[in-house]
Amino acid sequence: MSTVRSLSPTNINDFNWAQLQGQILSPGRAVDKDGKEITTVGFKRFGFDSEVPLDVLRLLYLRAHYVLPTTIVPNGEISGAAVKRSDGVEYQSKSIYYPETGSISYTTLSRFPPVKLLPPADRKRILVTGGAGFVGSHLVDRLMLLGHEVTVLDNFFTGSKTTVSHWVGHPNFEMVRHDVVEPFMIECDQIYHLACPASPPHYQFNAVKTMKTSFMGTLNMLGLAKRTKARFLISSTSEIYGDPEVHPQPEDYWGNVNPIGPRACYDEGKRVAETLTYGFHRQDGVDVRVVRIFNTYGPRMNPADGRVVSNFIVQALKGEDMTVYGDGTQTRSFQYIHDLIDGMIALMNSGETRPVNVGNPDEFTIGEFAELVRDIVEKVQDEYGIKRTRRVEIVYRPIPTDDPKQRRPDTTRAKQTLDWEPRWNVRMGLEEMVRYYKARMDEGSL
Ligand SMILES: O=c1ccn([C@@H]2O[C@H](COP(=O)(O)OP(=O)(O)O[C@H]3OC[C@@H](O)[C@H](O)[C@H]3O)[C@@H](O)[C@H]2O)c(=O)[nH]1
Repeated sequence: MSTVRSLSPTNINDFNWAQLQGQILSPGRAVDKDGKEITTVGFKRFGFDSEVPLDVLRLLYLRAHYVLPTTIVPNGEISGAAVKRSDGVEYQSKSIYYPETGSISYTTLSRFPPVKLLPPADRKRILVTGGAGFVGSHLVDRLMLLGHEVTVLDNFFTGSKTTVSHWVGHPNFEMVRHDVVEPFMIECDQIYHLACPASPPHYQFNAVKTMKTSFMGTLNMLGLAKRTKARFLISSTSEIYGDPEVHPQPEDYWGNVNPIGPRACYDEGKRVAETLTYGFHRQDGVDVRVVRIFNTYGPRMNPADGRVVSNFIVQALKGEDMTVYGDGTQTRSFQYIHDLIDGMIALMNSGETRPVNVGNPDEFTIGEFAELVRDIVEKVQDEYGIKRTRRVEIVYRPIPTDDPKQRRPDTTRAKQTLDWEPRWNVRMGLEEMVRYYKARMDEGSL
């Protein structure tokens, strides 16, 4: 009766998305900037192997979150019809959605995704603060699949438990509700310190708390790194360059930040966090890494977080007008989440202690970008045969105070010291993200 296929570690690489066409969503073939198919992300570098098949990662973020009650048969197995709605693998969630009441009955996964079996000497104990956030959850997926022991610390202010719920209960995984402004003790080998709201509306929501998180959170985690001798990586940001007068921005540019403007809580917060990091490095010999992350997008980005990529896609999918702030001539460069995770893991395991920009140098005006997103959303809607009543319009709204006029990373250092370059072109990444949001809309969770 049940046609649930089993997925063993030996056949995980053979998983065939083509069989799923029209069932959940087809993620499409991903090709890199040179037109070569992307089948894996990550790479072996600096003695650390971060490579995993792309399809395995996609199973984690593109999977359906539940099945419908009519598909459950008395013995608790899922019938063939349910398999059609699911991703067809044994570790698919069997949470059930009841459309009449709009409620969900949650369950854990029936089987965890296979993770690498590493010898104890290679298995690292890794702490990820902010591990339930957008970037954190993708990092956690990668580290878990690679076979490491991962502890997530999150206060769930902007992160969500659902981003990593597929790992809850796994013996290599632990999730702790904790705010990094309070000290935390754990034995670990590496700390990825990501905890901090990152979207402008979120970090401005409580400027004092953002400053406190940046300073005290980083102080606490550096103290932990000092005590445990763990290697410490902090996620800094392109925002430390402020409204830059040097373009593109290399790491040795000191920036142009308004210290009292509405963005200062984040910009100055991250600047002081970097200062603290190098203080501990020089005074106490803490082994530090600083990644300056440029605008990044991808599945699991909170659709309501107010950043431009999520806003534009959600607006276009819902048939609402797309809001460009200002005249749309300000520029940004957008990198796909998998490229960022590749860069962060490479940096953590490299010997580079100086700050490193990780971003995609392809630069767009926000006006151009709105048109690109609209085209991609229309393409995906056409594929699914969705009829539009009208073409969404691009409308203009006031520009936020201190909004940087231009931004593009100089990635020379990442290339030279990490042998890292972005692989995903913006079109490919956007298409995958549109499909992800569309699936969430179909589920009713967007
Ligand atoms: O609906 C929108 C949202 C945003 N925008 C504009 O799009 C541009 C990008 O805005 P976002 O909010 O996505 O991101 P910003 O570049 O302002 O800040 C980001 O910088 C780098 C990261 O560290 C952070 O994630 C975030 O602070 C801005 O010029 C903004 O004004 C719109 O035109 N319309």
